[in-house]
Parts: sequence; C-alpha cells; structure tokens
Amino acid sequence: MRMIDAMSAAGDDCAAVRRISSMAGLTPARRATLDALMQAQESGRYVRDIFAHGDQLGRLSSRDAAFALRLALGVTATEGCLDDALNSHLAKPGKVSARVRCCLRISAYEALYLDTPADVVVSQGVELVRSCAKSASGLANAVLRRVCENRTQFLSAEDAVDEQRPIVSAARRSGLPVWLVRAITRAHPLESSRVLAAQTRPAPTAVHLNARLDGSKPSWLDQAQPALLGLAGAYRVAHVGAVAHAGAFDRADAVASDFSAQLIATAAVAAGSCLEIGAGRGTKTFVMQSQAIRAGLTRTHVALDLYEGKCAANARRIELAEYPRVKTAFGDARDLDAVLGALDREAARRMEFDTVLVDAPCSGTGTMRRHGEIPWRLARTDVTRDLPELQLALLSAAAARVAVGGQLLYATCSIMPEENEGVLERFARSEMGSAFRVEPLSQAPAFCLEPFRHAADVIRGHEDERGLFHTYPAPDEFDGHFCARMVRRSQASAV
Ligand SMILES: C[S@@+](CC[C@H](N)C(=O)[O-])C[C@H]1O[C@@H](n2cnc3c(N)ncnc32)[C@H](O)[C@@H]1O
Repeated sequence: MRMIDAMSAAGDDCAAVRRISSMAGLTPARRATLDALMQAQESGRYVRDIFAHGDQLGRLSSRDAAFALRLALGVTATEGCLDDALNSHLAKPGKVSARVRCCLRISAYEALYLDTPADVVVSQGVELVRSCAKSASGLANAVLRRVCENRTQFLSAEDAVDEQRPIVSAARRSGLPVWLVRAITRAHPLESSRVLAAQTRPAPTAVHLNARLDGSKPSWLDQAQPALLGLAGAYRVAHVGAVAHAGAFDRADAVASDFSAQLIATAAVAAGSCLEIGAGRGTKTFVMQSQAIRAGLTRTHVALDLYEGKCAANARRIELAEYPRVKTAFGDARDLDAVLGALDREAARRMEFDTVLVDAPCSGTGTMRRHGEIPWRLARTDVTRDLPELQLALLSAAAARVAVGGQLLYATCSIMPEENEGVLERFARSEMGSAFRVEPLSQAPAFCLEPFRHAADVIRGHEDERGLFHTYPAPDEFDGHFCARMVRRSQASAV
C-alpha cells in the first residue's frame, strides 16, 4: 500500500513542481492527478484509496507523488467551489464533458487555492485538456485565464448579494458548501473562523505505537521526525510516509490515528469487559489494546461493526500486533440482541459490559479536511435528521448492554451539535437515558492509571462545563471530535 505524506506536499518541493516552466509539457503529477480523479469519479471510490492501491504514484518521484496527492485531495475537497468559478465563465456549463471538467477543476484549484503562477495554471491546464480533448484547448485557455484574473473577486464573492457576501466568501475561501459553512458558523461562532481556515491546509498526522515496542525506538519512527504528544504511545509525525514505507502499518507496529481519537480510545480503557460498537477496521481497538498493556490491565473486548470485512481486518491487525484476542461480531447494532446472540449463548447469559463505547457513524465534519469527499457528498438532512436518528438508535441499544455502575461512551468525529449534544439530549429524555448520568470524560477510570494521569489534563482542556469533550479542526491542530461519558446508575424501568 502506497502512502504519501500529504504534509510534505506543502513544502518547497511542491512549490518547485508547481512553478515548473510554462514551456514544459504536461507534468506527470498533473497527469496522474487527472487519471486518479477520473477513476474515482467512474468507480465511486475515494481518490485517496485509488492512490493508495493503484500504481499512479509508483511511477512518480516522491516530490511529484506528494504534489499529485495534494492536488487530487484538494480538487475533491473544493469541487463545488471550483465548478462555481468555472461555470461563471462558461457559456454552456452542461456541455463540458466529465473529463474536460476534471482537467479544468485541477487548474482552477491551483489558481484559487495554491500559489501556482497564472501562466503555469493556464499552460498546464491547456496541456491537460489537450491530452484528452484537443478541440477544447481554446476553451480551456479562455476560461482558465478568466479564473486567474478574477480570483480575488471570486473569493470575495463580489457577485453575491450584499447580505450573502460574507457567508459565500467564507464558503469559497474554505472550499465548502454554503449551507455547511452557515451551519458551522451558527453552531460555533467562536471557533468557526479557525475551523474554516483549516479546511484548505494539510492536517497534522499522529500515530499510535504498538505497546510491545515501547522503549525500543524503532528507526522508522526516528525517520518520521516524531514529537511526543501528551499521551503514552502517541506521537505527532512530520513524515507519515516514512512510517508507511518502512512497513510499520502493515506489521501493526503502529496505526495512524488522530490525537483526539487516541484520547477518546484511552478514556474507554478500564478493567473488566468492553463492547465497542462501530469498531470499523479497529483503529480505536488497537489503541485500547495498546493502552491496556501499558497499564497492565486484564480485560475482555468485543469489537462490533456492521461489516464482516471490517471486523476481519480488525481481528487480523490485533493478531499481527500480538495483542490479546478480541472477539468480533458483525451486524446492525440497532438490534444488539440479534448481533450478540451467539456470544450471549456462549456465555449462557445476556451479556452486559463494564464499558460500552459507541464510535458512531457520523458526518465526519471534524475530519473533512482529510477526507475531501465528505463536504460535497453530505446533505443537510444527513446532519439534521438521518444520522442523528441512527446515532440515537445505536446509543439506546448500546445503553441496554451497560452493567449497572458501568460506563457508556458516545463518540463522533462530527462538529455538528445535532449529532452530538442533540443526540445526547434526546437520549437523556428517554426511559433508558434516565438510568444514566453524564460524567466528565477526564474522570474516566483510565485517567487514574499511572501511564495516563497526565492525559486527564489534556482532556480537561477540551471539556465544557458538563465534562463533554470537544475538539475542533484548526490550522496545524488535530481533528474535530466529540465524546460524552455516562455512567449507569440503575436499571431503567422499561428494560
Ligand atoms: C466512526 S466509524 C468507526 C471508526 C473505528 N472505530 C476506528 O477507530 O477505526 C463508524 C463505524 O460504524 C459502523 N456502522 C455504521 N452503521 C452501523 C450499524 N448500524 N451497526 C454497527 N456498526 C455500524 C461503520 O461501518 C463504521 O465502521
């Protein structure tokens, strides 16, 4: 699997690739970007996965590969804004073929969001279009010149009516849909300018180290230029590519995981039994197992996901890591009695757990600068209706499996209140919810354990007055995550 360090794409090397003489032919990085974006469009797959599993990058120098990845992710993340900019200069926007549009988007992205000189934007854009539709190269020349000339007016939204101008301009500068910028700005008036500023910049990367390597200082970690974060096992790395190229992810020597996600996974580590709902491919499972080893805890872990393939990948990595086995279960966690039926029968009782972590499917708005597909695939009703319904159903089903005195953690990587506090409030009003009380995440039993005492202070720095944990994406800071911790004080009367 090829993994390129998107951080290095921001460096001098990429600037050099960008400024390549306008007299040169089409650069291989832009060609590879076009191929990958077209493949993504035609197959519905994520462009990052296409780069990771295809051979587009293998044929490029590491400098070109980093630039191609940055271009492809950037074009995906700002797609709607690029189309707005292009369409305003096209007489018949509907007549432009998918491939030509893709070429124009790549060049418009460079014009609007990178500091590529205008002559290079236009000449490379014309070469891109010529490579797939010779007859459209004149059109490309005219449109891209206009996009470059009107960059400032477009980003300032001079074409919008007065009262809409600030929000349309903020949306264009961040590359996001207007409805989403409005929702973020309303929900987070204090944080929104930094959240929006983060969207067009590379996100920092963190890894979590296999606990069995503690104290051994592997050379691949040195090459990645690590900086200790305030949590055992967590490192910020300047060059995640060095970790990937050394095979450390493939060997389960480490996982890439946002620092806030590592804090949440650590908060869910406690003695006894744990049910993890929405375990996916198991990044948090790995972190939890690592931390349990560091703390010398004995625990059991059931990792559950909707998809059998994800459960299998999770179990495989845990085995590779040489961690204690986790049991996996797959199916729709809204019907936990069905999904856990086999385990209940094996245990000869309806199992209840000391810790239940719901890592809920969500809009991903806290991580969308890493996952450019999110903003332009997301619909408003996903955030206001469909996801909260699913999240509440998962949380309610999960709650019924928490032992009295046990803890229930509800986590998302969303910054939208409808998916976070909104779901919690509806849960609290329910019969089942009345059996739980919210407790600060920083007071989770994990933070009384020696290796994690200091991390409680880090968490406290991101807690609101109720002890709910929030982080927000910001330039050079980690992603947006939410986590609430509840403790079960009684049996709910309806259960
Ligand atoms: C936020 S992601 C999980 C990320 C994962 N915990 C990790 O750390 O790598 C949410 C997960 O919920 C799963 N999911 C979605 N709907 C579900 C359902 N109804 N029942 C169980 N799992 C579900 C998805 O397949 C996805 O893997």
